[in-house]
Amino acid sequence: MSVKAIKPDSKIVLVIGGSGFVGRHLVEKLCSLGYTVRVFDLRTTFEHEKVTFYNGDLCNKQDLLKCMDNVDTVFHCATPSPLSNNKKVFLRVNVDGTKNVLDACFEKGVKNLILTSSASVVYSGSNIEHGDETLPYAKRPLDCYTQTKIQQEKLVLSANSESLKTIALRPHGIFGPRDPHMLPTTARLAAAGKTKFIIGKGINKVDFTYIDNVVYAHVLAAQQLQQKPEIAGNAYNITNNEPILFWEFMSRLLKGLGYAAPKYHLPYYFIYFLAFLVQIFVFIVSPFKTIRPTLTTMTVALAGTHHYYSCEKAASEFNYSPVVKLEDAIERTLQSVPELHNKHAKKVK
Ligand SMILES: NC(=O)C1=CN([C@@H]2O[C@H](COP(=O)(O)OP(=O)(O)OC[C@H]3O[C@@H](n4cnc5c(N)ncnc54)[C@H](OP(=O)(O)O)[C@@H]3O)[C@@H](O)[C@H]2O)C=CC1
Ligand SMILES: CC(C)CCC[C@@H](C)[C@H]1CC[C@H]2C3=C(CC[C@]12C)[C@@]1(C)CCC(=O)C[C@@H]1CC3
Repeated sequence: MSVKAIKPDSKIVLVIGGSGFVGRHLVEKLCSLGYTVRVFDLRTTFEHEKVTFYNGDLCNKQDLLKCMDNVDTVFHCATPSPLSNNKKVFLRVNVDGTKNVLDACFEKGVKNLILTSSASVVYSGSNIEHGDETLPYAKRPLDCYTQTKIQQEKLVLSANSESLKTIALRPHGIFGPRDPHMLPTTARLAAAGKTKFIIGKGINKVDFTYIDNVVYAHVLAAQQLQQKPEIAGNAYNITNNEPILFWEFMSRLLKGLGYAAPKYHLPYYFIYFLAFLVQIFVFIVSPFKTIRPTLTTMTVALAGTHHYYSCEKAASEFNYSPVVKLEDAIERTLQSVPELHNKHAKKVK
């Protein structure tokens, strides 16, 4: 990872959700900086000689308490899959589970808590251009993931106090090696021949953020929280600071994976309405069958509206600026997923 100089530290830190995409990258970075790292997660997905793993459910406070002795800083980046569409689980983990995390932090005298929130907490499907942190939370979030991320962020920021300093980082559209959402979903849709269409005019700009930049922001925020305690209680957008046309980004990924770029336009509101009907159908059959459609009003809105954000606040208050440019980030990501490349690819222009 190419990073700016960050001072090593030997404090004990805990990464909740440390076996997941963001969490594991963060764990690896923290280890390389000399931190003593603990991971709390449902499962252990990798081994690392410098990490102590604790398996448990954050909905169970007793599980959490077992790994928090002498912990200075907690990074909370656990979540059910954002694309999983299971309201009960989102409420249980993101809301009730986060209350447990806060209680456990207070009980064990943890000093700092960094929440991985999401820029989507202010997004309700309308265009956001250069949105900053003064935007209000979405009044009508489009899905239960976003709804519970809002509740979670409110809980964490309002718990900020003398004894526990809290901060929320709001990355957007994270991608990179081992990403379980964006690349695999795109490759799956492409392999099924479902990526021929552009939703809307294809002129909407979006932020996509490379994982190393997200990790860098977490480490910086944790360190600055100690030197500049006045940043506590705040939320910060974290992006690559290079908004790009959504369909340009997707086309680059698709072409890099050996698929054709989408080229036929479909009217935005027609697809949005279709997604709405799909959601009603999914709701009606939900007592009998669980369906997780990729076509939801949220994914259609994400693909067809502007949603890019300003990182000015993170830049001025804790010196955040991306360490990997988008061009490099896309290249590195594509190289990291040979298994997702189209095996039947002809040379695609
Ligand atoms: N990916 C993205 O584009 C974005 C993500 N975010 C935020 O970043 C954070 C990390 O997301 P990401 O790394 O992508 O997600 P992942 O799904 O890759 O990782 C989340 C981890 O949390 C674990 N987990 C889930 N439920 C529990 C639980 N009850 N107790 C303990 N651990 C649990 C998961 O385990 P298991 O896999 O077994 O369920 C998984 O290992 C989240 O807060 C997310 O909201 C924000 C913006 C964009
Ligand atoms: C339309 C297809 C060619 C490609 C589909 C890509 C989508 C799977 C992704 C595009 C934007 C992504 C995104 C998220 C998940 C994956 C996408 C929908 C999040 C919802 C993940 C969690 C967040 O906090 C916000 C993200 C916004 C962008």
